[in-house]
Amino acid sequence: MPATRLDGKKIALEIRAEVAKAVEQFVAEGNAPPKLAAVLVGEDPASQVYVRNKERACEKTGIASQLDRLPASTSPTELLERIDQLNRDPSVNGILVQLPLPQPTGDGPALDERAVLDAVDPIKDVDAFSPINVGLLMQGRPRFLPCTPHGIVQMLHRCNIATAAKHVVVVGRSEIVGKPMAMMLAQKDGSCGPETANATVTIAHSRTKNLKEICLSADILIAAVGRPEMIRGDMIQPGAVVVDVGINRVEDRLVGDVAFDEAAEVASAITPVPGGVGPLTIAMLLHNTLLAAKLQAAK
Ligand SMILES: Nc1nc(=O)c2c([nH]1)NC[C@@H]1CN(c3ccc(C(=O)N[C@@H](CCC(=O)O)C(=O)O)cc3)C=[N+]21
Repeated sequence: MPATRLDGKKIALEIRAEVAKAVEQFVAEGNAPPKLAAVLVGEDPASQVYVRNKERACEKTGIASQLDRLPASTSPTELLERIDQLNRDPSVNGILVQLPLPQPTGDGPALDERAVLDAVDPIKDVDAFSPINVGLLMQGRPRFLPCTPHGIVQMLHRCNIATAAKHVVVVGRSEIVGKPMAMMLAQKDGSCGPETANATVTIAHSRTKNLKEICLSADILIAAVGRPEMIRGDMIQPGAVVVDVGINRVEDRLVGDVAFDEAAEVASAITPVPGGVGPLTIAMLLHNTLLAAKLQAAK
């Protein structure tokens, strides 16, 4: 029996409607609409598309947004200065510095991604990339949850896919997806999302020995390696749930980290690319922007 498609786009629209309603309520209580400031350095075409999509999503949710476009030649000092201004601007609730930052132009100094992310005020850190927010998550008392793993948690929950006592294999150990995803699913209680915890989690990656055997033991397989179609059908346990986080551009086509057609013959449920995890990431960014506004209003 072919796998059920987990429709991330549809779930994202549900979440966005919920956030829009909560924003309306927040404003009705006398608050200014939440505001997201996105910083885009350079002209990476994929980043331009993402940032535009985020702005459009904000607009439809009643969230204000502003976009700072800085040239690829921006110096580290200038960028840090700009972030500092946004940190101090009381009208800005959330700050997102679009990644990746561009390579240095000419012989100027490189922009240090870590230093830039560290500069964002943790209470405006809607990506949850700052060490404070990562630390709070590790300790099971998160403030902001990182958008992509949180979107996946929400999707599993809303599709009635329980994680308790399941073996989840996360392929990929990035700071943005793999690492926090693993922590969130292994949490003891519901601190990272409703009924989505208590999994037994294995983190695998490009240097894992016996990757195929480990993947075959997964009840839930989360692919976040950034290698097009690396997870093949013969690496999936029959009936497993497959979540594909990969967004790879191959000859003008978007493909995931999972070979979709092969995987869909074996899995019980699978996320498509596009229309799977990507839209959920944006929905959770909106959620975090409202949360940021609420935290700041309460201060
Ligand atoms: N500071 C920062 N935060 C991020 O969250 C961040 C980032 N930088 N840099 C880039 C990655 C990537 N990312 C995506 C979000 C949505 C889609 C998405 O909605 N994708 C659509 C397709 C979009 C298309 O056609 O290209 C889909 O999968 O259906 C994709 C990718 C957020 N990122």
